[in-house]
Amino acid sequence: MKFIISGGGTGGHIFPAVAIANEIRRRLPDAEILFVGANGRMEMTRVPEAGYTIVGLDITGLQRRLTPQNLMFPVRVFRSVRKAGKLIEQFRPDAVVGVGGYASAPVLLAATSRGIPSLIQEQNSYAGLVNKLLARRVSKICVAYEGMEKFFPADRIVLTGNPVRTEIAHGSRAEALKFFNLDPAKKTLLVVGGSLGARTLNLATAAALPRLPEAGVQLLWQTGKLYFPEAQRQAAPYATDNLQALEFIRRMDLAYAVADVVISRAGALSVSELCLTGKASILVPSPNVAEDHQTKNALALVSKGAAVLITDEHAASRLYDEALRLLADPERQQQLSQRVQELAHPDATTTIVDELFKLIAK
Ligand SMILES: CC(=O)N[C@H]1[C@@H](OP(=O)(O)OP(=O)(O)OC[C@H]2O[C@@H](n3ccc(=O)[nH]c3=O)[C@H](O)[C@@H]2O)O[C@H](CO)[C@@H](O)[C@@H]1O
Repeated sequence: MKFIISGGGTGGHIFPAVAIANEIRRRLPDAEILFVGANGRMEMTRVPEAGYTIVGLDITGLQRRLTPQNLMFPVRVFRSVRKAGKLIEQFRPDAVVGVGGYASAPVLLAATSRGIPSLIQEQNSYAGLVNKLLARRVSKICVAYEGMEKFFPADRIVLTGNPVRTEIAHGSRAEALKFFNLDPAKKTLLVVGGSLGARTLNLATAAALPRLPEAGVQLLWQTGKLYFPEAQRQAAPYATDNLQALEFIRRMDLAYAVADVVISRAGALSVSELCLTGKASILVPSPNVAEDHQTKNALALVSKGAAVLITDEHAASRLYDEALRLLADPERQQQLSQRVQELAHPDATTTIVDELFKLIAK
């Protein structure tokens, strides 16, 4: 069997795609799986790291301002659709999966116009542009939130939850302590700003560094690429206190395993992973995303007493007071942990792959 999985741009699209690929491979070890992404984007390195081959298309988004890049946009779209068509004719997939992001558009267009079964996985409660445009052409749409009929034809929607890589919930604390060189006697705070890092979290964390050692707290601080050099300088004086700045965390399974409390943006996959790992968390939704969808992602937990919410605006003044309070309160951590686990969809990936295989069987 052969599958093409397309899309990417950020971790929130890439890692669900990897989770789906891993499940296909678990069931069919001989299956051929080809990823198609956008040249220059994160998938071009993260997908090979996960053990899969990826081909890049020269596709970008449309800029909101008038730029010379926009003039090239129709040409790029035309070339990408042509390249995607050629790939499909050479590779001859039995089914195609789109996870959102620019590269999934030409691939799904090319696949559906050739009658190849296709499935979309939408991570958010607010549908992405590519997925909205292609919804009428594909055979199945797997979603993580109720009420998605607003965006997609109701007869094609299946509520599955988001596919999370299985290893994420099985990290070992002992291995994590060694891997990150941490002190088993201290409490550990993990800060993750989504796959690209988050400026607000970085600024608040930098300001709070002097408060952590005296509270007996060690830190794994994922900063993203842009802020990393500055964060490294800021964290350097605290190296012996185990306050570490990290550009990107490859072993999120270990980071979650060792964390007592997580401060996180509320991207769809981060939220799904917090549910699955049962972590006590403080969510700071990004205000810079379509329709404020991260706040909706966060509220799905916060309204059930399963996470704490701090708005981006209040992060500078309140985030670390709240984090230190929570780190000092194991009972409250336990309560949040229990509640958040109830919101997990542990079968999401297997249900999505069941749906994919049903399409092929048809
Ligand atoms: C700014 C932006 O557009 N954010 C969107 C993006 O978020 P973003 O790309 O940040 O994605 P998510 O928060 O959904 O998921 C992040 C993923 O990256 C992984 N990870 C993260 C950091 C790290 O150092 N190592 C690592 O492996 C996490 O384990 C997780 O699997 O896609 C999400 C899913 O469509 C959306 O909900 C977000 O609103």
